[in-house]
Amino acid sequence: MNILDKIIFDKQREVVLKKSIIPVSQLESSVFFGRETISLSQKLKISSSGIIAEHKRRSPSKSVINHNFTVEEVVKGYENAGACGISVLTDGKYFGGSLDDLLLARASVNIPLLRKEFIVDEYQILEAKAYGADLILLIAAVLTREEIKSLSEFAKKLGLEVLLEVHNQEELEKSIMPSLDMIGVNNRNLKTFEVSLDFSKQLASQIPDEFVKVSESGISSIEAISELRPYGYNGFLIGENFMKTDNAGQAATEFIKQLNI
Ligand SMILES: O=C(O)c1ccccc1NCC(=O)[C@H](O)[C@H](O)COP(=O)(O)O
Repeated sequence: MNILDKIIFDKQREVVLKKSIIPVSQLESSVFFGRETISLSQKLKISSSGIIAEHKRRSPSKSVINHNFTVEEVVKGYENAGACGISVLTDGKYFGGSLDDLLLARASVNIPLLRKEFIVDEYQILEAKAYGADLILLIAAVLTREEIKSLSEFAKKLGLEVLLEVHNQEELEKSIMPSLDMIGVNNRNLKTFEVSLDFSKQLASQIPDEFVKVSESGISSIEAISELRPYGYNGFLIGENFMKTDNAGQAATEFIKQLNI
């Protein structure tokens, strides 16, 4: 089993357990359930920076990144820095995140929030809405075309945008459908952890123009953004590069300031 298989195996069991503890009716009674969501794709289309900054305490590829900040400090820092949106990892076992992180982030900022999760079931999309997300991630590597269709349509009915993540041509070809808003190319192979911006460069021309293009992972310099923009990318998802510093918000501020010059 590779790491992605392990994560999905654990996630499926976690969802079964959570469903037995918290009924859908309880999620639907959350104060955030009826909240009008904010569009990340629209913000990315007009933004000069396109940064989606991530709250990420640890990861399978890097182990501990940073446990020293509160989620509020990080997300407020990102919002003040001018990030277009914030990705909040909610997986506990592998990333040290939680749905409470998402809730605290929602209570702290007014920019789009991505529930960064390994989504395998509609129940997790209901959770995303109940805990204040504006969009969800679907990972093509772990879903069939039919699952991507039904999960993305379900998310859209709840007013959530959908970022579909791919890593190669096969995943992209099976996934293209109208119920997606953004297509993200992950520069990290989630099975081997190899990271290269070439994955974004190679797939860009095959992503239809109606989808906002996002490049994800392994981005740590202004030069990387300058290299990716000509390929049509409007969004850049950055986690570790900010989170590994003593002040994630300050690191994002300095990064975004250089992009806006
Ligand atoms: O980051 C990992 O090690 C990882 C391993 C297995 C599955 C997913 C993983 N990361 C999720 C992400 O997509 C990244 O957190 C995100 O794109 C930001 O990447 P980075 O800027 O390199 O922290």
